[in-house]
Amino acid sequence: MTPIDAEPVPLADADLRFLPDWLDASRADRWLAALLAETPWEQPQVRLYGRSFAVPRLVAWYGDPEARYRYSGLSHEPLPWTPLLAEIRRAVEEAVGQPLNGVLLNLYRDGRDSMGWHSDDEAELGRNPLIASLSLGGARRFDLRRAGQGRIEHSLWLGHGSLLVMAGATQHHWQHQVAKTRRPCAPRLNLTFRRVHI
Ligand SMILES: O=C(O)CCC(=O)C(=O)O
Ligand SMILES: [Fe+2]
Repeated sequence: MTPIDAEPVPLADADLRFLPDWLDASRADRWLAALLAETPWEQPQVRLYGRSFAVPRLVAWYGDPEARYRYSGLSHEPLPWTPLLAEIRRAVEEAVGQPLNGVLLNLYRDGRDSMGWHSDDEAELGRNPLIASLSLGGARRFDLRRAGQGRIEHSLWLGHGSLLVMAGATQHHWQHQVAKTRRPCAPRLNLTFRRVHI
């Protein structure tokens, strides 16, 4: 089953499709172990109110040479695709039926690592970006709220081997986060495949 056929998440003004068991466990285990071993993680600093903070997670950006991308207020040159990331990209492209030229890897080492509220609405992603998010490792809760509103309207548990596809107008109307948690949780590696317009 491709995400196009997957059960849509019932949220107005959004196009979200979720496949909790996209990958079989053995492939998910293999990909997680290999990515943990091979990724040159960085922890970028962001400036906020004149002070510098380390983002609360580790990141790496891979892509085609022209796929420069801004995150955490910084512009990043992509690392070249590794054989494994090229294999994962092919599988994700086949599932979503679209070419994708970059991937942001986020490593949440434990429940203290997080990603604050945001929309993936950078200009270089185009008007209605498709973002395919593959999760490996410990499950974390992914929350959605209307842009600028306080109330969480929907949450999904993004577990090992799951694929969440955000498309259409989702990023115009909705923000998402991965909140910190006190619950013990295993390291989680999330890959968001994107198409950077050049
Ligand atoms: O870790 C996640 O599930 C979310 C990642 C995310 O929102 C992003 O990379 O833009
Ligand atoms: Fe995001």
